[in-house]
Parts: sequence; C-alpha cells; structure tokens
Amino acid sequence: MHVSIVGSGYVGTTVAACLADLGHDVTNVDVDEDIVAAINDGESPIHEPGLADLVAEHAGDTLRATTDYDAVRETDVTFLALPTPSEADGAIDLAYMEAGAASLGEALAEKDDDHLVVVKSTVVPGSTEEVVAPAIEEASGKTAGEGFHVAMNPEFLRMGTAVEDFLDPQKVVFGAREPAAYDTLGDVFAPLVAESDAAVVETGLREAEMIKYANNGFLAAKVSLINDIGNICKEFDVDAYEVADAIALDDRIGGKFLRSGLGWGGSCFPKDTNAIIAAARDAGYEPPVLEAAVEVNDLQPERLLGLLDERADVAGERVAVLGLSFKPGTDDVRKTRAVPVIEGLQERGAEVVAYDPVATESFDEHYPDIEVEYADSAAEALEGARAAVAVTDWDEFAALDSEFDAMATPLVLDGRHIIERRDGIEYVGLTW
Ligand SMILES: NC(=O)C1=CN([C@@H]2O[C@H](COP(=O)(O)OP(=O)(O)OC[C@H]3O[C@@H](n4cnc5c(N)ncnc54)[C@H](O)[C@@H]3O)[C@@H](O)[C@H]2O)C=CC1
Ligand SMILES: O=C(O)[C@H]1O[C@H](OP(=O)(O)OP(=O)(O)OC[C@H]2O[C@@H](n3ccc(=O)[nH]c3=O)[C@H](O)[C@@H]2O)[C@H](O)[C@@H](O)[C@@H]1O
Repeated sequence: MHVSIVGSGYVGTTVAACLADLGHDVTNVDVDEDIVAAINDGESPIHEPGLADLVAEHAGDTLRATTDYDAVRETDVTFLALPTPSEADGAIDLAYMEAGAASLGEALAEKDDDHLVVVKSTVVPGSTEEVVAPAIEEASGKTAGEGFHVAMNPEFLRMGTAVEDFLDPQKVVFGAREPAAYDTLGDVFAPLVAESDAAVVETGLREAEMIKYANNGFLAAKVSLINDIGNICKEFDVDAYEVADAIALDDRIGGKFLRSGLGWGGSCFPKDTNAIIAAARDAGYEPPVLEAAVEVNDLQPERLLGLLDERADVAGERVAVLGLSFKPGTDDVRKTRAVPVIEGLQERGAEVVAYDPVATESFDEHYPDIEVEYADSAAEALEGARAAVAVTDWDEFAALDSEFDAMATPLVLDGRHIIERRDGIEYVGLTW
C-alpha cells in the first residue's frame, strides 16, 4: 500500500520505517528540512535501537521524506503523528494537529480518490471528530465520510524499544465509524498482525482515543500506587521491593510497573495524565485517583531529598547526581526526575556534579538555566562528593563498587533501586 505519515519524530519515523520494512511504500512529511534530509540520506533523525538500520535499508527505495504535503495525494492513507503538547494548565494543545490537518486538507482538495486520515497522535476523546476532521473539511472543501474518512489508531510504543514495540505489539486498536476504514487499517497492519501475536481491537473513534489515555493513566497510576505503598514501607522499615515481588505473584496484579522510587517522567505519562485530567474536569468530572497519581509522583523527589536532609547538610558540598535521562536506554530528558532532584540540591546550596552515559548533552541543551558541572564518568562524579543521588536506573550504576571509595563521605541515596549495597557506603533507599 502507499502510506504517508505526517510528522517524523519518535513515532512518525518509527512507524514509517517499520511500515516500509513490512512491505509498504511510505512517504514521511515533516516541516523540518533537516529531518527530511536525514531520512532521504538514509539516516535516522532520532536515536532508537534498530531504527538507523531500517532507515538505511529502505530510504531511497520504499521510504522517502518530503516537506511537500502534495505527496500525500499519491498515497491511500495518511497517519498524523504530530505533537500534542500541554497548555500551561495541563490541557492538551491541539495547535499542531489543527495546522497539520489544514495542510493535509489543502493537499486533499485536489485528490479525486477516497483517502483515509488516521490520527496516530495521542488526543483527548472527541478531538478526531471535532477538531481534526473539521480542519480537513474546511481546507479541502470535502465532507468527512464522503471525500475522505477519518480513523484513530493510538500508539503504545515505548522510547528506547520503539521499533521492537511497534513490530511486536500486544494489541493494535482501530477506531473508526465506517467498515471501509477498518478494512484499510486492516490492510496496513496485515503483515504486522501476521507476524506477531497482536490482538486487533475494532472500536469507535472516541473509544480508541480514550484507550490510549486509559493505558497510560493506568500504568502511571500503578507506579504511583507502588510508590505510595513504598513510602508506607519506608516508614515501617519494610523493603518495598520484597513486597512488590510477592504481590506480583498474584496475576491480577502482575509484576510489571511495580518498581517504586523517584516516579515517572518522560514526554508522555506527565503530559497525558494532565491532559485527561484537564479534559475530564472540563467535562464536569474531577478524577481523584489520577489526580492523586500526579500528586504522589510530584512528591517523590522531595521525599528522597528529605532522606538526605536527615543525614547531611550539603550546603557548599559537592553532590554527585547519577543519571539525567527520564529512564535508561534513552537520551530523552523531558520531565526527567533529575530536574527536581538537582533543583532541590541547589536550593540546599550543594554544588552538583552530574553524570549520565548518554544524556548529558541533551540535558544541557534542554535545560540551559540549570547550571551543573558534568562529569565524563560516574567515578569522576563521585570523586570528592559528600553524597551521591541515583536518579536513573542505568545498568552501569549497578556495577559501581570501588568508585564510591573516592567520595569524601560515602553517603549514597538510591532513587531507583539500582546501586548495589556494599560495605563501606552508607546506603539509603527511597522505598526500601
Ligand atoms: N514518543 C513516544 O514515545 C510516543 C508518543 N506518542 C504520541 O505521538 C505523538 C507524536 O509524538 P512524538 O513522535 O514523540 O513527537 P515529536 O515531537 O518527536 O515529533 C513530531 C514531529 O512533527 C513535526 N511537525 C510539527 N508540525 C508539523 C506540521 N505542521 N507538519 C508536518 N510535520 C510537523 C515535527 O517537526 C516533528 O518532527 C504525540 O501525540 C505523542 O503523545 C504516542 C506513543 C509513544
Ligand atoms: O505514550 C507514550 O508515549 C508511551 O509512554 C510510556 O512509555 P515511555 O514514557 O517511553 O516509558 P516507560 O517505560 O513507560 O516509563 C515511563 C516512566 O515511568 C517510570 N517507571 C516505569 C516503570 C516502573 O515500574 N517504575 C517507574 O518509575 C520510568 O522510570 C519512566 O520515568 C508507555 O509505557 C508507552 O506504552 C506509551 O506508548
């Protein structure tokens, strides 16, 4: 099939390269000329394991990129993988979706055949029907359901394992109104479904939109619940990881997303929980559990710093921060827990020296106002430090050992259950 994908960021590039790999002919449309040039040169514009190989293999053949929306006319279906950031109050900002839909509509105005537009971005219930479709209608002069059709296909991939997750999902969700839309989506995903154990969920547009928020909201709340329980554990000198391992044996609970600690960051859980809370409020419902999930998450960094305060005054002291990315395996620093930790340390007068295996540069670019010293290794960060705080669960931190001997005082606060307890360090776990 001929598929176009508008937006070539984490999701758009991954989906494009994977669909090309599954045998489709794919065109990426992006406003960023550097991204377009990178793809056409056979290079991935983003860092995801396996993605560079796929782009290199298919670019110039069944994968290409352009800034010209007219290219969508040569395709049967267009996925919109555009950003859906937050407004200041947490509500979803649909400006990119509206702009992309308008450009797409202008291009479709001159297409005679039917076209399917699929919203891939995470959008609150009603957005596809009430915002995206009308924007296309206005720009194309066509009517949704006649000249073009709309569908919604949420994405569940994780950063760091995006290619693997896209190609081997547990479910694919098709939200639509007409049987023809399910059929077209079925054709796009047929090679993927054939090669994986994915369940196909055919549902309505709003249900598909909500399934994405329910999925992320549930996982975010699960982490916050184990953090809440973990905080109780800490008060009673109980190891929350032993408790989690035991409750995980109940398959109604399951073992995933039970790692307590500093909580969730990243480009999605914080944005999506706030967006669905704001949308619910707007509709007249205050969702207390999701609100509490956010509150618990916001409190975890301060709880860790409170444990530090009980043991040391770090004013004027060097403190090592281990990890800057929001989770291991990525250089993404959006909403990373490193920010409240570093800010809290600096409020206490500490001189922060930070180390991350891959995210130092992106952290420095993303947070120009945060001034810290960057170290080239964990050992360098630890040298002479009064205390160390583990923020990200990078595997290499689990292997640290004699490096702690170079600290001024070997006080180690672990926010991720990643540092090995050893003789010679004063080890403090956040929930264990
Ligand atoms: N990053 C992730 O792991 C996941 C993200 N999502 C959702 O997918 C959506 C996209 O997210 P990302 O790929 O992370 O965003 P991103 O920010 O990495 O990429 C968006 C791309 O859209 C381009 N763009 C902006 N305006 C445009 C326009 N008018 N026309 C054409 N291109 C335009 C940008 O240049 C950029 O390359 C969001 O709704 C997000 O919540 C869903 C699942 C996973
Ligand atoms: O909508 C999205 O963009 C994506 O959001 C998350 O993916 P991602 O943000 O890449 O990362 P996760 O692996 O889910 O981790 C999110 C955060 O939760 C934290 N976490 C995760 C698991 C856990 O047990 N404990 C915990 O604190 C991680 O450290 C990280 O900060 C979801 O897992 C994806 O399914 C979804 O598609």
